Amino acid sequence: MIHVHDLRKLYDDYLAVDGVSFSLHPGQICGLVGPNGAGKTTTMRCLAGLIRATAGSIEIAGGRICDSSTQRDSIALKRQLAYVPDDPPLFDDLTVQQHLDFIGRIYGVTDHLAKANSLLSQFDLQNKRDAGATTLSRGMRQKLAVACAYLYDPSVLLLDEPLTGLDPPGIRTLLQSIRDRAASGATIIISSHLLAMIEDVCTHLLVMQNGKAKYFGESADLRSQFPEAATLEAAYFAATSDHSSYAPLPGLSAIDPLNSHHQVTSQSTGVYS
Ligand SMILES: Nc1ncnc2c1ncn2[C@@H]1O[C@H](COP(=O)(O)OP(=O)(O)OP(=O)(O)O)[C@@H](O)[C@H]1O
Repeated sequence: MIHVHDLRKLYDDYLAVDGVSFSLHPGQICGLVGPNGAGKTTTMRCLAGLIRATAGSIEIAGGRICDSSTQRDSIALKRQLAYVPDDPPLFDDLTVQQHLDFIGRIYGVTDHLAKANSLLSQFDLQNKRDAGATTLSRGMRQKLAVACAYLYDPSVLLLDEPLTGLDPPGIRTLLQSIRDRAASGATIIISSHLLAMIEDVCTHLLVMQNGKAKYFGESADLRSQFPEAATLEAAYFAATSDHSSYAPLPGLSAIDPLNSHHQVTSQSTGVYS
C-alpha cells in the first residue's frame, strides 16, 4: 500500500530526508517518531504529494504519488489518501457542517450527510455544527480535520501530530478510530512525540533522526532489540542515542520490509526534479 524507496529531500543545500525506505501494507499502523527536525513532517509532505521529493520513489495504492516523467500528480491517487497536518488549515468562512458538506461533495461521497453526522457525534462536535472554523478550539480544529479526512474513507491516512491539543477522551476516541480504520484495511502513518500514547496502537515504527531512518520494523522488534528498555520511550532513547550499540543495517534496519515483504524493483525508483 505504501512503498517508499530511498527518499531524499533537499531544501536548497540542506538534506532534510536522507535515503529513507520502508513499506507498509493494509491494516498496518506506523508510528513515525524522532527528535525535532528529524524529517518527519518533510517525509509526510512528500508522501502526500505536497512537496516534491528530490530523489527516490513513492508508491501509494499501486501508483506513484508523483511522477517525474509527466510532472503530474494523479488526482485519482490522491483520492485514496488523506494528510492531516499538525495545524490543519481550515476554511475561515465555513462552519463545521459546511466543511464536511464541502469535502463530501468534492470527493463525491454518497450519503455524506449521514456520514458527517456520525463523525460529528464520534468526535463530540455535534454542538459545534454551526460554529465557524475561527471560533473552534485547537483540539476541535484537529477533530474536524480528522473527521473531514475520514469522510471519504481514504485507504491511506497520514496523521501529523494528531494528538496535539486533544483532551483525554478525544485522544482515546482518535486512537480507537485509528485502530478501527486499520482493521477495515486502511494503512496509517501517525507521527507523534507522545510515545506512550501511540505505543499500543502502532504495529510498526519508523524512527528518524537527522533525516535518516534509524529503525523501521515491527514495534515489538524495536523493543526486543533493547531488552533492557521497559517502554517504547526507553527503546526510542536507546535507538536514537549516539552511544547506542544498535547499528542500523546499510540502507535500512534489521527488519527490512523491502526484502522481507516487498521487493521494490529498479523500475519503480524514479528521480524527481
Ligand atoms: N521549507 C523549509 N526550508 C528549509 N528547511 C526546512 C523547511 N522545512 C523544514 N526544513 C528543515 O528540515 C528539517 C526537518 O524538518 P521537519 O519539519 O521535517 O522535521 P520534524 O521531524 O517534523 O520536526 P518536529 O518534530 O519539530 O516537527 C529541519 O532541520 C527543518 O529546519
